[in-house]
Amino acid sequence: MKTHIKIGSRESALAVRQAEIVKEILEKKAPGLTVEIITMKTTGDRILHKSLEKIGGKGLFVKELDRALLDGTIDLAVHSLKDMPMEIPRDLPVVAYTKREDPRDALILKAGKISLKQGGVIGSSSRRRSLQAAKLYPRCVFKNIRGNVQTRLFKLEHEDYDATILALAGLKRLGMEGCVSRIFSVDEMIPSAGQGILAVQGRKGEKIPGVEALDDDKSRIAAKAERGFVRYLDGGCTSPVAAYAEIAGREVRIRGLYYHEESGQFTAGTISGEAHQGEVLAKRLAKSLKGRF
Ligand SMILES: NCc1[nH]cc(CCC(=O)O)c1CC(=O)O
Repeated sequence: MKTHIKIGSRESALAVRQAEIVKEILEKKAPGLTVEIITMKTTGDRILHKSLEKIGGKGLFVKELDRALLDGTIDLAVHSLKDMPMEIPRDLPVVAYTKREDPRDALILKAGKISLKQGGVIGSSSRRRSLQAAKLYPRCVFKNIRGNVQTRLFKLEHEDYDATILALAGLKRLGMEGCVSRIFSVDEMIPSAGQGILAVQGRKGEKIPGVEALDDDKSRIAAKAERGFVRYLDGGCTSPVAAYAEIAGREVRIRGLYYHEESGQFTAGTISGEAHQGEVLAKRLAKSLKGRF
């Protein structure tokens, strides 16, 4: 077995921090193993001026890392699960779903701004967030904002925005949760499928020491259920669907959000049952939400 491995990551501070988290666990659980982090720019990181949906979606953040795994430049790739496309190459499976960081979304107000009650401009490129936040802040307007966490926080202070919404998981990993003004409950704002979970991708059939220790049962069940919900509804394209699965003992409770393009309305619901049935339950929920229109 290998005693030195390379982890591939995107270049953003958050991506690198996430790769470091995986490196720390591997080195702790597999004594003697050394881990190196190799960063690379993906097409999605390069093209910032266009909407993701127009340039080809989530695949743009993983293509380069997939290639590096295939040609042996790296041995593992670390991704935010929520950024991974629905279709993952057969020979590059997810070998571990890490223990979930806080899955909730958070509001960050521009310095000096006290409230959004009287209105304001919320920077978000996520229709999932905008739709749900519009119910909470009916007087606000939404404006696209793109870039990594740091870029967005910079734009918040220097451009025409009063607030932005980010995943608490990313802010916590970066030690930046101090900027948060409000944390939305998972009912107020259903998180994106996979939010807070890291997906560790490897080569099929290859064993890397320590990887089993990275895998978390609850995260794996949640990942399957949440992604099952999304896959049933739109195959992971651009619709603002959202799903969050909470596991307690043998039970799973899944919240889902479905957006109906024609009417511009969304609806949310929950389903509970046995955790090992998560994916089936998620699809049942998806079907019933869709049936409401
Ligand atoms: N699309 C960027 C992205 N991908 C994953 C996270 C947060 C970390 C996570 O979900 O584990 C973020 C930042 C954000 O949405 O605020």
